[in-house]
Amino acid sequence: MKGDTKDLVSLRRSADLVLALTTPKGRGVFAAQDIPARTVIEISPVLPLGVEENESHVKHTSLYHYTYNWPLHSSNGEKQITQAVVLGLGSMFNHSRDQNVGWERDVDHLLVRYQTLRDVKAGEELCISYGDRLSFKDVDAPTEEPEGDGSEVLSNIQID
Ligand SMILES: C[S@@+](CC[C@H](N)C(=O)[O-])C[C@H]1O[C@@H](n2cnc3c(N)ncnc32)[C@H](O)[C@@H]1O
Repeated sequence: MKGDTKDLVSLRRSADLVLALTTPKGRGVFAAQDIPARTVIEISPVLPLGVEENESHVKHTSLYHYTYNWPLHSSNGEKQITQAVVLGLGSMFNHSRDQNVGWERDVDHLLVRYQTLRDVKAGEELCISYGDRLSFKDVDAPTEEPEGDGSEVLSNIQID
């Protein structure tokens, strides 16, 4: 390829990934083969949004569920936090508190790199952590146990 190589970024996508279309979390990325720890499985380009564009528009759409916090330098050099839409497979990783994939922003190249944190077995879902403040009910979260001996719950069951 012609051109100055400093303008080229090597991309990576593991061939050992499949997209499952119907899981309790919606679509999700799964391992088709065993994948060793510390494998870069995906590099996704991102589209950073303007702060105003995000606040007034994207925040009110379903696209907002596919964005990551992203640092932005405004024209006066001030650092702001906005959102970036992650293009490619990066947008398909679901959340788990027991994540097996880590990710890092490459702000200079407008990319996110995803890497396995441990050995992953074929058939396992590949998940990242979205942090503690989720905007949806985590299907992995343990259901809350009723307090007491449960008799107050049983007394609410209606029998015809
Ligand atoms: C970045 S998208 C991931 C791909 C998404 N599953 C899809 O089908 O397009 C984030 C959305 O996936 C779903 N999701 C991700 N992790 C989840 C989890 N642990 N429990 C329930 N839903 C989850 C939520 O609807 C969330 O807003």
